Amino acid sequence: MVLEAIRYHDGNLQILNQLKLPHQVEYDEVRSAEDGWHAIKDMRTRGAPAIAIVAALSLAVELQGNALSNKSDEVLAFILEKLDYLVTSRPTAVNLADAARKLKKVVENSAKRDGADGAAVSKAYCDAAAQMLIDDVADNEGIGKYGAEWITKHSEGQGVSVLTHCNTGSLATAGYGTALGVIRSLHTNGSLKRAFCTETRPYNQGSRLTAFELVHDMIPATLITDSMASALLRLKGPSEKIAAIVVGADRVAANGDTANKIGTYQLAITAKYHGVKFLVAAPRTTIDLDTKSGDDIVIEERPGREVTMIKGPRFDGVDVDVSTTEIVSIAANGIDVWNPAFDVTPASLIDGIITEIGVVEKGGDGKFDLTLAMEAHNEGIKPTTVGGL
Ligand SMILES: CSC[C@@H](O)[C@@H](O)C(=O)COP(=O)(O)O
Repeated sequence: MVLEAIRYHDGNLQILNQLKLPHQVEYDEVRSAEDGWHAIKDMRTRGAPAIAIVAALSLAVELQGNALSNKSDEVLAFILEKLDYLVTSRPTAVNLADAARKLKKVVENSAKRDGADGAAVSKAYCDAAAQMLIDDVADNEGIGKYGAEWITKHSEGQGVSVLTHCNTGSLATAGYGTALGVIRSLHTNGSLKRAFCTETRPYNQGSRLTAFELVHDMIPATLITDSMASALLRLKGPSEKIAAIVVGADRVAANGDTANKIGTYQLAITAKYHGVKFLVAAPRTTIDLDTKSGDDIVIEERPGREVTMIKGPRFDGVDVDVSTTEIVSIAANGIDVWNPAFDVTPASLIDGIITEIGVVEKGGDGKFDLTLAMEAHNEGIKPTTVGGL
């Protein structure tokens, strides 16, 4: 069985409810933009690319399931308003804003065509939204290929072990994954000794989701708590010696500063200290040239209860009872909590940004130049026609 976070067929959208993983595999139907907004806000679906695609498709199913005006300008106004609403669901990942901007352009162009009616504008929207699901998988396969090649080239000996953070796999994307796509590609090539994943407090995307994907795909893998990363980087055993830390991204600013899951920054610092390569894997939909540096990125803050409480099925010391769900307090009542969902890793700590057209490295001035990658992106050039940067 292939893990699918998003199922979209014939105007029907189902999302894998990631709040129930790893213990229950349950799909929720999304029937409208409002359903999509709540699924994203509640984190039943999450991960920068998946958020964008679910938002786009949630409006597509609403358009297909309801009677629409036959006037193109009315359907256009409806779509533009819903896209603005969807973008408010989560602020840090840029993929959603990028998708909304592109979809707006599609429907604006469609409405301008001679004889365009409401149905034509709606169809243009739905076709473009469905294409995003397809393109994301192709992009991720490109990221996997280039990332695996880069890591292999920069490592000694046969086979590598890598550490990753949060969840960037099939569950966070349309399929295959970004950083986890690189791990998948290394594994497929026979070049992976072992993947290590952090549990990724406070929301445990690592222990609940990445570990689930790694076990599901039978990739040799070990779970660590976030606080074990530096100790791991000191190990030099044949499987434990870490060749690279590979993470995903929610927004890469023009200078390469990268917002990603909270805890990424401290991993980059420890990588630099230990002389371990630190790589960001992201499709170009995550690169935002309009954001000049990490200082301009809005960091989402989430409820304190995500830090003070933990949810899961009852464990009696031997078995997990998946029919139960308990919420357990793990902090002193009354304590104040700070819960930023993301942090910003400065470009100076990043060795390469793995995109679907190749790995962007720093130039002689020690800075990333992401404009070349983005020029090709804006011209709509497909990964297969560009090759490595
Ligand atoms: C390919 S997913 C990249 C990032 O979105 C991922 O690393 C991450 O930070 C996800 O955060 P989440 O809060 O689970 O949506």
